[in-house]
Amino acid sequence: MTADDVVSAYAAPEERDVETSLRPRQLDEFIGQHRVREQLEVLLRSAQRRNRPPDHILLSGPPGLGKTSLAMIVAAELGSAIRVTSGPAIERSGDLAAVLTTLARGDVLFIDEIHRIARPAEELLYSAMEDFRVDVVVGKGPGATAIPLDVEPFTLVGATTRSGLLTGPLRDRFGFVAHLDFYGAADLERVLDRSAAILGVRIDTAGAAEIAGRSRGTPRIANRLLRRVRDYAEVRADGIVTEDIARAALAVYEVDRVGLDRLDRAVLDALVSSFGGGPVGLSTLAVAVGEEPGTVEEVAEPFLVRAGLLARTPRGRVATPAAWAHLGRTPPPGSPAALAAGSAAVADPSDPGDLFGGSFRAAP
Ligand SMILES: Nc1ncnc2c1ncn2[C@@H]1O[C@H](COP(=O)(O)OP(=O)(O)OP(=O)(O)O)[C@@H](O)[C@H]1O
Repeated sequence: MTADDVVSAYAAPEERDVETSLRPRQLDEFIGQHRVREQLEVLLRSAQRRNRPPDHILLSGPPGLGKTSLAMIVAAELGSAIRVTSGPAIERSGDLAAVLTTLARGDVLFIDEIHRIARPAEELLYSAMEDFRVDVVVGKGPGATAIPLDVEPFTLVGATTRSGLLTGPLRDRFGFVAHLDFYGAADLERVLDRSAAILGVRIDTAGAAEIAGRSRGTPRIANRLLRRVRDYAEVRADGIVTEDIARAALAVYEVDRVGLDRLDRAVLDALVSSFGGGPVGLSTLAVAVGEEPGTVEEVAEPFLVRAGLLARTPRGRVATPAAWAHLGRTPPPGSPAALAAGSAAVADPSDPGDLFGGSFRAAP
């Protein structure tokens, strides 16, 4: 992982061990997402009372918000074993049949990125989910025969970052569907306090607030920034994470006060400085920042749009009034941003906390 990836919501392979050590293990350790937690608790407890595996569970939401953690928690709360696989790993229906037919009664099967499962395997999943039965086809062509095999009652937990890509028949077979939302600053501070305690890092309230505000509403990013700030605190100070240390450390990693990284700021800066705030086409904008259009569109823009800093319009990309304010610039009279600021749909463009609405504020 490079410094440029420090606010990526995806896990780097080398982060797996530390992520595992920071995972909440029980529902009551899982911070935030109150409604989902409450619903899951009722689902799990009622299944236990009836001594039956709970309905299949679909968890959707952006990366790094806790879907894998929740899947593990479901198994732990049920006292069940969990088998873990992912959509891309199941290339042939035989791969899935091999997993399904070796499940024990009550096991949890977790399929990450379930929207990427191959179609024949998905069709096999339908009957497994509904009737706890699979037809395994042996042989090819006219001589092929389907052998029905029983599957022990199990609970499938599917996770997806792209629930819109799930087919209707698959989605309909989940009895419980939950969407995870980005976390507010207070919940991220609690995530940071918990992680700091596990990692043996001393952190004060203002230090946690400073990191939370730059974490893009995502626990995975909060935990990663905590580790980078801890390193800085150990090398440059006395090891304690304070507000000043967090600020200085995250300046080194070029993560600004609302969580923008170097590329995000370069895009906004080009939009404002070179194109008067837009509208400008994606490919022109990409040339201006020296990146591929796909990188600008898929890496930088999603967060800039979510943060209310950039708008995608039919005529091209436009910097919002909040973007101008974030860069400390004033939009020229008559520009789209000046007109939008005049009609004041934005709460207070001088306050970056307002970029995210109440639930996702930058640290004060
Ligand atoms: N609610 C939470 N409370 C405490 N820690 C959390 C919470 N949610 C996520 N985390 C932390 O964030 C990290 C990432 O979580 P997790 O792997 O469960 O996310 P994910 O949604 O499955 O991501 P992906 O879609 O990339 O697989 C974990 O190490 C965990 O410590």
